Amino acid sequence: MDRVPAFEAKGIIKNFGRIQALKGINFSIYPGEVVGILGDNGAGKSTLIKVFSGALAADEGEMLLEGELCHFTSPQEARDSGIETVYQDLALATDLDIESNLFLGREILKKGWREKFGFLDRKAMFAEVEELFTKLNIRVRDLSSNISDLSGGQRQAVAVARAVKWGNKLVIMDEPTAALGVEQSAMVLDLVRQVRSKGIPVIFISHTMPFVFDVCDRIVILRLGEVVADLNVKDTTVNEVVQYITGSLQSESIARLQQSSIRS
Ligand SMILES: Nc1ncnc2c1ncn2[C@@H]1O[C@H](COP(=O)(O)OP(=O)(O)OP(=O)(O)O)[C@@H](O)[C@H]1O
Repeated sequence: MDRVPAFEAKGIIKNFGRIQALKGINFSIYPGEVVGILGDNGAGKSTLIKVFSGALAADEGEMLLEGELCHFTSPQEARDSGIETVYQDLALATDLDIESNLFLGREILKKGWREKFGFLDRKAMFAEVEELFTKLNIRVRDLSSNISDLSGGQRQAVAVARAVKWGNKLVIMDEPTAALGVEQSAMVLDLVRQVRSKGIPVIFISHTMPFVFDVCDRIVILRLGEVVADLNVKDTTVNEVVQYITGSLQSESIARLQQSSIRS
């Protein structure tokens, strides 16, 4: 494949004391691709996305964004480079309203002399929230609500909407459908498809196999800190994926990985 990956990681190693959480991970994702990262508890998924999103520093390895080396010392630096992450705990300020959460740290200021004094242009921000929520088909009765007044699904939608708004290079979603009902999960999956249709790649971490098969183009499986399989969704089955996750297909996976690296 001679296209440049939107994002690439090479030889990522991360140890916590004696625990080797990541043992040299190679990963790439292309524009407009949704890649699921799967693995059992403790496989290294969260550690890997924390490295990708600047929340943790890798001990070794490098990352490239659109072919350029990148190095993040904080999540803010990753965000400034266009990598947005939806964390399991959502990381929303619950005592603030939707608009404040969407624009936290990126507020629109009033123009003219007021800009100097940091006056916020609430009208402009609210109008953007309205437009974004309409475009994304997110249903919230009162857009001026505080996060604490929203349901779990609506909070999830706000976190995803924020990532969609600002993530112009890569969106990472860690269990975005955890604890959601059927309808709300469908809304989140729809948002993932909308991000993909803009050509922005999405890393989708989930334990829910039907969602992974529904929305992902490719599945990367981690086991004990290593990539054990990299599969096109069209060419695999839930059964096969489960076997890789549990380790019963480990030796075959190595041959498969070698084949896929020859093909690319
Ligand atoms: N801060 C930490 N300190 C020590 N060990 C850690 C830390 N974070 C993760 N680990 C260890 O690193 C390994 C990978 O953990 P990680 O949380 O990345 O796995 P995971 O695949 O996300 O699991 P889960 O699905 O349970 O969230 C585990 O052995 C875990 O105990």
